[in-house]
Amino acid sequence: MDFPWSSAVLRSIAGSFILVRLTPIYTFGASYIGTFFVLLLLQIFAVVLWQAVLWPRLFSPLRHLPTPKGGSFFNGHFTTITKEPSGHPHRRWFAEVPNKGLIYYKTLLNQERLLPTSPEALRETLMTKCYEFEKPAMTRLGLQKVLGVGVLLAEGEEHKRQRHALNPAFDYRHIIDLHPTFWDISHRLVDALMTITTNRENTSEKSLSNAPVVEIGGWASRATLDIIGDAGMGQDFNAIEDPNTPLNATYRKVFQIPSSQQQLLGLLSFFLPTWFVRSLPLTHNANVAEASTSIKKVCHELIHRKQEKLNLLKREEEGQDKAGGKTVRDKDILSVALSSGEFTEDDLVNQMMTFLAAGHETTASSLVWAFYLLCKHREMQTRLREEVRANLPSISDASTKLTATALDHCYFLKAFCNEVLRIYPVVPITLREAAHDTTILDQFVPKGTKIIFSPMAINTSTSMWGPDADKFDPDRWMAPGQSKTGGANSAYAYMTFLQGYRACIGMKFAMTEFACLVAAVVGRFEFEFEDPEYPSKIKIKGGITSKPKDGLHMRMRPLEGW
Ligand code: HEM
Repeated sequence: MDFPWSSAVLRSIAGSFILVRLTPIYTFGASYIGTFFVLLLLQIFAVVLWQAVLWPRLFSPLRHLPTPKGGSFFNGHFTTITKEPSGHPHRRWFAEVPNKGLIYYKTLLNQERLLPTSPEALRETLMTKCYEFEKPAMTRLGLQKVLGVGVLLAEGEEHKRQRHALNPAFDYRHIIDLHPTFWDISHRLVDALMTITTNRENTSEKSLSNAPVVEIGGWASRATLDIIGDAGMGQDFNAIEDPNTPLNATYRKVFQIPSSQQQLLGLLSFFLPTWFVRSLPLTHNANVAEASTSIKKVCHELIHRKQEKLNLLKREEEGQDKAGGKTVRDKDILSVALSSGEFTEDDLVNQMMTFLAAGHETTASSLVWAFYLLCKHREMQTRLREEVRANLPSISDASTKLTATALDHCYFLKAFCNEVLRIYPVVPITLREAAHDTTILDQFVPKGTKIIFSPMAINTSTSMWGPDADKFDPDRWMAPGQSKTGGANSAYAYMTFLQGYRACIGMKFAMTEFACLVAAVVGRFEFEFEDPEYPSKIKIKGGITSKPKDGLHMRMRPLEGW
């Protein structure tokens, strides 16, 4: 709710001063403070009445748009949204609410939301008018302490500048160079899993039902942190080998399941200025502040070390130019960004914070869903394993490097990864706000209207994917001519990484590391749910990324022969 706090406070101060001086009998006991609070409360009441009742029911130009059934008088569909996992109600509404590209719904105190559903509405909001729909100030302020004010939170011309300077680091030609790094870390993950799944006699269990149980989510998170450390910043964070490295512990703390305090702060942000909510002396705010300081410190150190190394290389190159030799430059993202000369040190710290946070939990949560689906569809483990073993260097042979060509030959692996990311997009919804009065599909949209993009709903929309949209079926990517589209009828049907000018810059990076980690684990192990009934009991965690609430516990057994 956009309450004009500063003007309301000023009005109350001025009002109480004038009333107490001129007409004390009409004031609250002739007290400045009492009158101030009465005036403030009256204004709050007037704004709530206008925003929660009069505007949405009688005046909003959006009120005639198709809307889901149900909803309460004051809080619209708020209860449905908070009761179900993120993105799930939107998925249902896509199917149930007949619409021409826009669905309208209301949330706490009838705040309005617009949900684009058709490729045309998505193209307009994500491409043609991309910069007219910004990340809300509330989101930006809430995230910037942990994510930094990098490309993810920048807007308008500043976003264009940053994106342009960073693009080369994420170009596929550059990602090709990173394949060996992704594979090295996949090796390390497999080695670590081998030590906990092999017994003291150094032999593995003969049967899977007696094999050790592993919570794979923690391992996935450590592996992706090491990948972003190495491929992103040229730094080994050593998280696979040591779960208690400061950075790993910091991210565990801030990305843990939202605590009740965190949920309360989220709720308060609807009514109170975000800066105020974030300054309240609460444990969660203290944790975030502490995390922010320690992540910044790590990033500054990394940049200094990298800068020194680059200066040294430069001097070597100058010497070798004369001698006719060649130096080898680091291939990580930080080196590319530093060499571009486009960023100050503080800018770079912000970008590094963004990559660490945006590129770490997202891929880790996606991996959890991959293993979840492989436990559910055990036959796919065999099919993947055969392909991986036939095409990729053996995981027991640490000296052979993985090439992009070898990975490209794993057609089923690619299809499987695309399909996991389609069915379980780990960012199930994301939010924008109209920066000024505008239109979507000729519908007038007032300034401040919140737009919800729901990858979860779009990725399984029957109008874009056909009647079996909900089915997990990697083969849809194997049919002739469908390897890039999965058979969907629009480029906007696959929203896991969003689309348009604000689509995920790390998409190719993520898909390659994801494929490497899945290939290495499925190539070496067979696995199943610890609890065979798990799919019917699963609870999904809320927060920015979605994954199983209590982690994914699976029995794992190493398989010989690769
Ligand atoms: C499976 C893994 C990943 C998924 C599902 C994912 C998803 C997304 C989504 C949905 C967005 C758009 C968010 C929004 O604007 O509301 C995004 C943006 C972004 N992602 Fe990813 N991401 C993944 C991995 C990565 C990796 C590995 C990196 C970096 C190495 C990364 C860096 C970024 C950045 C910098 C942005 C902001 C782009 C911009 O606004 O221009 N992501 N990601």
